[in-house]
Amino acid sequence: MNVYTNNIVTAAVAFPFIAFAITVPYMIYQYRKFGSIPWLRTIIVYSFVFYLMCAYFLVILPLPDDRSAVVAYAATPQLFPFNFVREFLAQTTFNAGDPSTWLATLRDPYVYEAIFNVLLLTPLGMCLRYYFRRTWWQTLLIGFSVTLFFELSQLTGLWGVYAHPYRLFDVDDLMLNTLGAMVGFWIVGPALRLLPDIRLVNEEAREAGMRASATKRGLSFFIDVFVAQTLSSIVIGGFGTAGLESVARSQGISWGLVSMSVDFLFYLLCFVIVPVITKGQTPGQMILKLRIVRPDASPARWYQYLARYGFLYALVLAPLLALNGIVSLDPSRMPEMGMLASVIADHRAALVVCWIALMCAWALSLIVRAIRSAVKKRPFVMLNGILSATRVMTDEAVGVERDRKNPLDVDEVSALESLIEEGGTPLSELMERAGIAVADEVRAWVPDPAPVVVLAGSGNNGGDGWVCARALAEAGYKTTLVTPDIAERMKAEPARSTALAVFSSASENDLPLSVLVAPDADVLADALDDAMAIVDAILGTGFSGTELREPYAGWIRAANRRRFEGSRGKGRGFHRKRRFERADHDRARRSLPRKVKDAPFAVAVDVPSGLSAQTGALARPTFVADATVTMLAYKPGLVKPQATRYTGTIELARLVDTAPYTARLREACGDR
Ligand SMILES: NC(=O)C1=CN([C@@H]2O[C@H](COP(=O)(O)OP(=O)(O)OC[C@H]3O[C@@H](n4cnc5c(N)ncnc54)[C@H](OP(=O)(O)O)[C@@H]3O)[C@@H](O)[C@H]2O)[C@H](O)CC1
Ligand SMILES: [K+]
Repeated sequence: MNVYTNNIVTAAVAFPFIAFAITVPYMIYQYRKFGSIPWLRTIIVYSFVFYLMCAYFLVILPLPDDRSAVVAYAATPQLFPFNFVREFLAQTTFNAGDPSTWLATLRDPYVYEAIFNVLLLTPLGMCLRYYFRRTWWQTLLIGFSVTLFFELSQLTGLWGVYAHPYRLFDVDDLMLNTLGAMVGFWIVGPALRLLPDIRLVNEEAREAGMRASATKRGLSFFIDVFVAQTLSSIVIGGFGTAGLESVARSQGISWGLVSMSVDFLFYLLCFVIVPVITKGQTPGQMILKLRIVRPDASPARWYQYLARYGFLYALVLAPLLALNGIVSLDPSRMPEMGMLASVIADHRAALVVCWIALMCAWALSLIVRAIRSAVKKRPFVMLNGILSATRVMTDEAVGVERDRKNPLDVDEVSALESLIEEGGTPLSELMERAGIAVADEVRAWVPDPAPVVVLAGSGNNGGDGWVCARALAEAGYKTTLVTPDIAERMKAEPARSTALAVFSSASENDLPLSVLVAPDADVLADALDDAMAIVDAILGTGFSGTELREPYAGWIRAANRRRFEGSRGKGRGFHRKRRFERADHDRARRSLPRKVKDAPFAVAVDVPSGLSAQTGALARPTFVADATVTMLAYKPGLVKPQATRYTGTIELARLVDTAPYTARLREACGDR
């Protein structure tokens, strides 16, 4: 065991740093993708890299000094399965009826090495199930491959670095390590209920990326001050070298005043002039993709930038200047200074106490506001932000806010589609892009091919669903498309032609796409039970009325049940019926119940079916989505307060550059 302990100590010193170095590119990738670093994922990836390094080194160390050394015990591979059991039985003093022999058994090398070999790959199995979401047979295969790699490293003398094997290739290790991976897989099963759902971490990171956190704002401010101060120091230094200091002094101009003016100009440049040019970004904010805007995300005016940073300057600097004035008042010059100075001089101690009390109150109010904003998950607004009526938002949040503020009515969207078609982009092409945008959203949530159910209606919303199903099947996802009727009988165009094209492409290319035409409730529930994602392409902007007709109502209920009550699994019969009648999500209530842990990810196409895209009115039932990919523009119904619970996060898929068409449309309708 001593060798192992030494190895652990070596690894413990060097590996944390190496593992961190390997994790850094992953952190950069996460920041670029989400605008924030999901810490849970980073910690898991870091621990995983660290663990794999330790495990591999435990297997290949200790390295012999002599590269051509022949290590006798490792020369012949041990190919007899369960040899450790045979050896243990041959040597043991173990007696099940005598507890005094039990502890000694644990100290038997054949026993503790076997336990160690199982434990070695247990974390791998846990990680494969929890983080990489592998199935049991994939874990078995990966566990076995990793073990084989370990054993072959030993058999080949570290891939030829040593002339002879220096550690024993043992078939028992192969079995026990693989068993360890499976033990990890099994023990993580019950823990999955308690552990945070790793799939949601991405979404949290994306949400965090949308927020202009205090860290990002602080960092951007630090960069700006650094830039302004560096530039100003260079210029002042340059002036000094050019001999301007002595010139200024000879003219009776204070050099301190010159330096302060140069500082001021560079601060003005960074905090006001650059934002005016960049429409709201200081240099630091450009790097961190932040922007100064009005509270409603509309562009701020030049005087607001000036006010924002002027107030900040005053709020930070004025108290310091005041304190300096109080403390450094020169009593010898009192007669020239008048009333105020003598009052200050008489009450200097009291004024300093007042100053400290004021600063403490200010700091306290900052802390209280920071805690309140953290608890309420609202952005922290500084006093200078309130006074200048400006906020700092991420570029992405500004874009989303502006899109939300300018929704298009359903009939305007139809008019927009016609304009786009006249502009040369056929509707079938829009449908193609819409379907692919939805498939991309599914793939962002479920990155590895997994079973997906696409519920497709008979209108053009359904057409988007057909394209999405084809795109997912092309990417290897086992896709089941549910439709009320065969493609030939669809009425809407371009949905019908699109569905027919998808159908023939699927059979020509042998895609993993199966089509269920008007399935009965059990067949549909079976498909939903297996699904890792559900796409709602039932109804979009064409939905009208307050009730949903069958079969759509039944489909939506089944999908919501799967996500809020779980798969039917083993609970068939009475138990299943009782659970399925409860249908908690179907009742009108202010908040939805929690999803089950293995709930498939749900995406709505354009708008969740049952939610009126125009008014936001909710039909019963309404599809509950984790994300909605809405096409061309936000619709008014999506931004109504009651809609959020059903839409989840909203992604706008523009499909084309809509700006010129929207401008023409707004011209035609009269600006709103
Ligand atoms: N137009 C385009 O080229 C593009 C459209 N996109 C997508 O299309 C939808 C809008 O498609 P549309 O065909 O206009 O309408 P829907 O698919 O949303 O719905 C039409 C079907 O809905 C049925 N319906 C209406 N109300 C109910 C109800 N209460 N219960 C059940 N069924 C209902 C209706 O049936 P009818 O029997 O009344 O005819 C229709 O079958 C849009 O949302 C986009 O997703 C593309 O994105 C871009 C190209
Ligand atoms: K939909």
